[in-house]
Amino acid sequence: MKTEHEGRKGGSRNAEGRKTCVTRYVPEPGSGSGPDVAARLCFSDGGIIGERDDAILPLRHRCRAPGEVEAAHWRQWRYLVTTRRRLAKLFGPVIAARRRSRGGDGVGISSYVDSLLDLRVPNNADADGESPSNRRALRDDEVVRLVWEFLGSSTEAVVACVEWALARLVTEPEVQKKLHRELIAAGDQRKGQVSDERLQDLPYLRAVILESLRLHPPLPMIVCEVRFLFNAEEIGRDAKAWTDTDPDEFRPERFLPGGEGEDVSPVPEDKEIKMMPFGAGRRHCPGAGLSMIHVGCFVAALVREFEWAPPADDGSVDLTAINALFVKVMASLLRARITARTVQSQS
Ligand code: HEM
Repeated sequence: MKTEHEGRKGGSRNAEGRKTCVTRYVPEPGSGSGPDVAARLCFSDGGIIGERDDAILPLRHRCRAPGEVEAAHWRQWRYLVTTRRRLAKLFGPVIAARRRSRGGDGVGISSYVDSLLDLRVPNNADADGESPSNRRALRDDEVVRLVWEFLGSSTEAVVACVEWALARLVTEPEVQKKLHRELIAAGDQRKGQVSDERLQDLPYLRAVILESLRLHPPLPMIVCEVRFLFNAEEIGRDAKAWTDTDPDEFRPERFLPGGEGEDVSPVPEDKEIKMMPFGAGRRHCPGAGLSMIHVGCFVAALVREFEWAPPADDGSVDLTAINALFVKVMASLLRARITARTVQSQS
């Protein structure tokens, strides 16, 4: 078995000054045994802190104060393993019920779970995957993991995007006012709400979301081929591509007519790639359209109903980012002073 080091850049040290990292086991080709992905938490000088054979993911961890690092890793670890067990209990029966109830009539909506149940994968990496006899259905635990990944990464990304957008609106009151004015103008006169259909026609709301995705793509690293990593965050902030104003500035106007991002869409089209928060090409995120609507609904409702201001104590909003389980999130939860808007300001 050989090992791969993860998180070397973290440079975390424990109380004795020993560097720690998470190591991922990669089974030797043809060894035929051992876990698919297991992990060991160790010091970089080789001393082992502990190991698990049922790991799910190599941990991208948050480095804390020296000495707390191992405890933090193991808390995250326990959380991951416990979560996986709980999700297996939750999703397992639903997936099993779907497996049983699937008739051969082909009637009804085919769900994501159906496509996973229909999927056939090679029996093992060395087998000739083209031959049907070398292919197998996914096991229940594999289906559970994929459903979790699907639900987890997609909801986490949407939540992260909403939080970043709100954080930027807290720090940019003029942008918030402009957005509020647009929402009020578009609202239903009686109920004061903006319908889902109208939400898609609000250029400033779209610009605010795109600007937030440009500066804070929830999935900043996109793996296209095993050897290629695209840094969506750096692409979005590239001073050669964004020349109108400082690319680090939050300025939704760049996506309005006449702005340098006028033609930029959430998923790059044929033209120059100036940002790619949802990836690009064949494997781009299939949830991009849905996410733009989702994030738009949340941000619109929250800005329409509340005024967002910096916290009363020190008035600062910490825009530092960290890697969470699937996505990059705000390191500290957003702190803001929220005031319900009065009836006058709604009309
Ligand atoms: C703001 C929200 C979201 C962001 C920023 C985001 C971003 C991404 C990115 C960067 C990728 C990798 C694309 C690539 O490799 O080129 C991806 C893949 C994927 N996303 Fe999203 N996503 C979001 C929401 C969603 C939602 C809501 C769903 C499902 C309802 C979803 C389902 C998927 C799936 C299934 C893939 C894998 C596609 C493949 O491998 O072919 N995502 N997403």
